[in-house]
Amino acid sequence: MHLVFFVISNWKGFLRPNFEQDLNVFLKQNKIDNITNIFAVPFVSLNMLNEVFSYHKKSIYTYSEQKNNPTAEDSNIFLSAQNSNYVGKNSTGNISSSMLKDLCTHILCGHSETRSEKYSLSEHAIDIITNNLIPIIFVENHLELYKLIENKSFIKSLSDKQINKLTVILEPKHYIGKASAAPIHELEEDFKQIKNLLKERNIEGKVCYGGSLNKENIWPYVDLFDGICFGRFSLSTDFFPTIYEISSYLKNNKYQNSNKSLDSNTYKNKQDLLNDNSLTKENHNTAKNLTNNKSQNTEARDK
Ligand SMILES: O=C(CO)[C@H](O)COP(=O)(O)O
Repeated sequence: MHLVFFVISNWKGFLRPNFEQDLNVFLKQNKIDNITNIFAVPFVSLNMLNEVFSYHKKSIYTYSEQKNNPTAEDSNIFLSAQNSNYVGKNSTGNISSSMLKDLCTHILCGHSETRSEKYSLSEHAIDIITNNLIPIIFVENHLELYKLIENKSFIKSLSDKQINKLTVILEPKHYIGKASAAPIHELEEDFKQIKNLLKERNIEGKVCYGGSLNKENIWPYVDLFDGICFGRFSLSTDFFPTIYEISSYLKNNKYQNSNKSLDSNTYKNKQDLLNDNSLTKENHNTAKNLTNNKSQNTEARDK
C-alpha cells in the first residue's frame, strides 16, 4: 500500500515573507512522493498561489475538475482556505465556501481560533462538502468527532471520494501557540478512538496532530499520526528543509517500523497502539519513550 503522510501548514494571519520564491524552488524540485502538502493560507494569498502553482503546472484542482481530469488525482500539493462563513454567507465582508471553490480544494473547519459561541462543526462541514471542497476537521478530542460522524446529514453529504479524503486534526486548544506541543501520552487515547471511529464506518481518513510543533519536536508525532499541522512554524525558513527531512525520515524509518517486534528498546508504533484493546500504563510509558527516543530517531534520519 502506498502510504502518504500529510503535512498541513496553517499560516494563520501572516503573509509569509519570501514564500513565493521558496515555493518556486520547492515546486521546481518537487520529488517528494510520500508527503501530501496542504497550504492553508490567508484569503488574500490564494489567488497569487494559484498563479504560482499553475506556472509549475500543479493547478489547484477542485473536485468537479478532478472528475474530468484523471491526472488531478496525482497531485500531492493542495491549497486550503483557513475558514469560510456558513452563516450569513452573503453578508458584508463574509467569504462563503462557494466563493472559494475555484481557488482551493480544502477549507479548515472548526479551528479553535475561528469558532464563535454558536459555531456548529457539522453545519460548517456540510456547507464545505456541498460546495465540492474538503473540510479539514479540527477537533479537541474524539468525542467531538463522534458527535460529527453520528450526524446523519453529515455522513449523507459526503461523496465516496470525499469520505476517503476526510482529514481530522486533533488539536487541544491549550497547546496552541505554546513553547511545547501536547505530550504524546495525552493524545494516544483520542488518536486511537478517532482511528476506530473512522474504521468502524469504513472511512479511510487521516488523523493528524496540530499544536506548537516545530522542526525539533515533531518526530514522535510523525511516528504516531498520519500527518501533522504546523502553525507558526509554517512561516519559518526551516519549513521547506523540514519537509525534506520528514520525507527522508519516513522513507528510512517509519514504515519499516510498522513490522518491528517490540522489546524494551523499541518504541511502540502506531500499529501496535491500534492493536491494543485498551490503553495500559505500558502505553503511556512507551509513549514517554517516544519523546526520549528522539535522539535515536534523529540518528536514523541522518543516516
Ligand atoms: O493551526 C495550527 C496548526 O495546527 C494551530 O493553531 C497551532 O499553531 P501553532 O501552535 O503556532 O503551531
